[in-house]
Amino acid sequence: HVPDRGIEELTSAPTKRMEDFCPNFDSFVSVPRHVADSDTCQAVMFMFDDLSLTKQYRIHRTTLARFVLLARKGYRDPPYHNWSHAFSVAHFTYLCLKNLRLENYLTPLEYFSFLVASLCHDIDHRGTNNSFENSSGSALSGLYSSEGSVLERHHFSQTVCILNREGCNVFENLSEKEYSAVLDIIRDIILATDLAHHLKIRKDIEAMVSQKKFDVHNQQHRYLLLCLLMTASDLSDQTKVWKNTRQVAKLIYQEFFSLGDKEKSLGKQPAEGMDRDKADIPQLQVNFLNIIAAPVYKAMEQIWPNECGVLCKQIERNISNWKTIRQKLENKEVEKTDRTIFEE
Ligand SMILES: Cc1nc2ccc(C(=O)NCC(C)C)cc2n2c(-c3cc(OC(C)(C)C)ccc3Cl)nnc12
Ligand SMILES: [Mg+2]
Ligand SMILES: [Zn+2]
Repeated sequence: HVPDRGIEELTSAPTKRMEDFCPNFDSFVSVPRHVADSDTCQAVMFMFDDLSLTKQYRIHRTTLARFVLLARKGYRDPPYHNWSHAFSVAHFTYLCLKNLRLENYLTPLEYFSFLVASLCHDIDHRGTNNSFENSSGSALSGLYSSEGSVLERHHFSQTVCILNREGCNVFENLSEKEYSAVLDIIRDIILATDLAHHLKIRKDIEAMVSQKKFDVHNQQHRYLLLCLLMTASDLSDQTKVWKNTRQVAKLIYQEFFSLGDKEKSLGKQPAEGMDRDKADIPQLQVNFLNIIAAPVYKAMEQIWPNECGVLCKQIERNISNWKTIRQKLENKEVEKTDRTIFEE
């Protein structure tokens, strides 16, 4: 049951201007985590309107409001994989759609599906990961372990459930054929958020962007581009000002270490990055940003050098900030405490 008060507020509230949500709302320098939590659902509706999706697909206001409220309701409250993450990911997707002229690279249905998939890509996340779901023999692994990407298949299945709810289907005015195409695109995009999948295809992505031969008529190229952009959205906190990046890392390690504690209580040895007694956070972050995150935005920069340079520069600044903290810890200049790493 969607809270009626929510729909009333969302559909009757005077639409706020862009700047009311946060400064430079439609620019890559903006920080979506600065948007007030009570404004996020309205901000999502603003994004659909601003991209002309509401008009183009004749989405009723109440349908869009119900869909956004149900998506929000679908998220639990672990430290990181919660609604704030979903909103910031959807916001970066909006920035790409708007600033990278993606209507010239994607089909209209891919363009529309990308924003919907971004909003729903982690629905009902439990603050675990696929290896924990599989090793603990969870209900989700029972359902999906034979295909892999257990959590991501669940996020997709939850998304379909929302779309099937009465009065919540933002795709209701599409033909049968278009609707089935949209579900396939959303499934591919959400499955692309499995780190294991990204590691499998990133060579193909780098090959495509380095030979400057992106061919908009090539379905595989558009698929690889959607995977790259979805990963970029999922990691976009790392392209923002240092305070945001550092605060997000704090949330991620709260979630990782709780999972590690859970694995220990089950008599299992967690991975080093999940073990609060072993993890060297600055080192882990330098590695993750260098090996996984920075290459994603460098690939984007090859296609959009003018627009994405700012993303690569900010990631480099954040990497160097982690190196400075690592150096201080090595020199024993400071104590290895959360204060040192996350506060000062
Ligand atoms: C700041 C930041 N540090 C991270 C440090 C480690 C890891 C991790 O999973 N390490 C275990 C591996 C290496 C065996 C993830 C991190 N991470 C993510 C993230 C990305 C994901 O997948 C895509 C989006 C496809 C890359 C999926 C889940 C998450 Cl939480 N987002 N931000 C971060
Ligand atoms: Mg995920
Ligand atoms: Zn995510």
